[in-house]
Amino acid sequence: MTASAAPSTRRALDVRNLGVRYGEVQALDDVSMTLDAARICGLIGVNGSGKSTLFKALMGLLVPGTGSVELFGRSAASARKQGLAAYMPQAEEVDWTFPVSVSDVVAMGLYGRLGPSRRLRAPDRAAVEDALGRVGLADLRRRQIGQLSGGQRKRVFIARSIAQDARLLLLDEPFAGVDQASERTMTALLKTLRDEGRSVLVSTHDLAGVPELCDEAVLLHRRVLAQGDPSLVLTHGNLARAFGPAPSTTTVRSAASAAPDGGS
Ligand SMILES: Nc1ncnc2c1ncn2[C@@H]1O[C@H](COP(=O)(O)OP(=O)(O)OP(=O)(O)O)[C@@H](O)[C@H]1O
Repeated sequence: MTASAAPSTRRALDVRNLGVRYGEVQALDDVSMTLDAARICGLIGVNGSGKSTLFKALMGLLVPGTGSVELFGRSAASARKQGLAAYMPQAEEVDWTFPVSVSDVVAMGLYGRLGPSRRLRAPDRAAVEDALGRVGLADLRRRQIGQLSGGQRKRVFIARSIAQDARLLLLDEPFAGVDQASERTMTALLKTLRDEGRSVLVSTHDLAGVPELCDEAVLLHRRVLAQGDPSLVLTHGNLARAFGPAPSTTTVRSAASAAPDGGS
């Protein structure tokens, strides 16, 4: 499969001075970041630091108060319409009781290019099958989406983005509620997709997994506190600024001790 409109720039993402408010709440303030094609970026921050808000702004699902968002040199809305970006929301935001099968959900990635009838032709069905095979869900293709495990549900969304041939995957907490074996499988898959030229922005609370998965990281706390190589971002100093002065979780300690400053 090839994207219906091949992106013309190596820059997948260009966010400039983005500000988003919900009434009195300033969720994002002067956020600027970039992501090049064929890179995986980890988005790190405490609950409420603005990660989901950033994803929604990148998908054009909310209108920023200030600043701008470009995906492959296009507006967020235009990139979404062209199928350049695919979004996996947090699991709580999805209605898993909806009466659709696994392969129906994966086929939704093709809707943008199918026209109003949404009738799948042979190549479209092949794209769906290929995507299901790549995430190891071919045997479950007819199952109702709510009858999958947490990890399988995440893989369905990744399959949908593969069928769509999205060039940028926006994944909000794909490892939440996923066991270590599934996380390893998904990490390997995301790196393969990266090696094919796709970009991935992935929010995660598994800080210890960031150096293995991510080429770069952004530490968010309404503003960008740090961005760059994970080993330079996940220092004790930066993590204390993002998570508070006495981070006590194992994941925070292990991520920081993996940093070259020894977490100092
Ligand atoms: N629809 C909304 N209306 C009002 N405030 C909101 C809304 N959505 C988010 N917020 C607020 O905006 C801020 C950022 O929320 P957001 O969901 O983007 O954070 P997050 O980093 O994704 O958090 P989590 O890790 O818990 O998912 C928080 O203070 C949150 O309470």
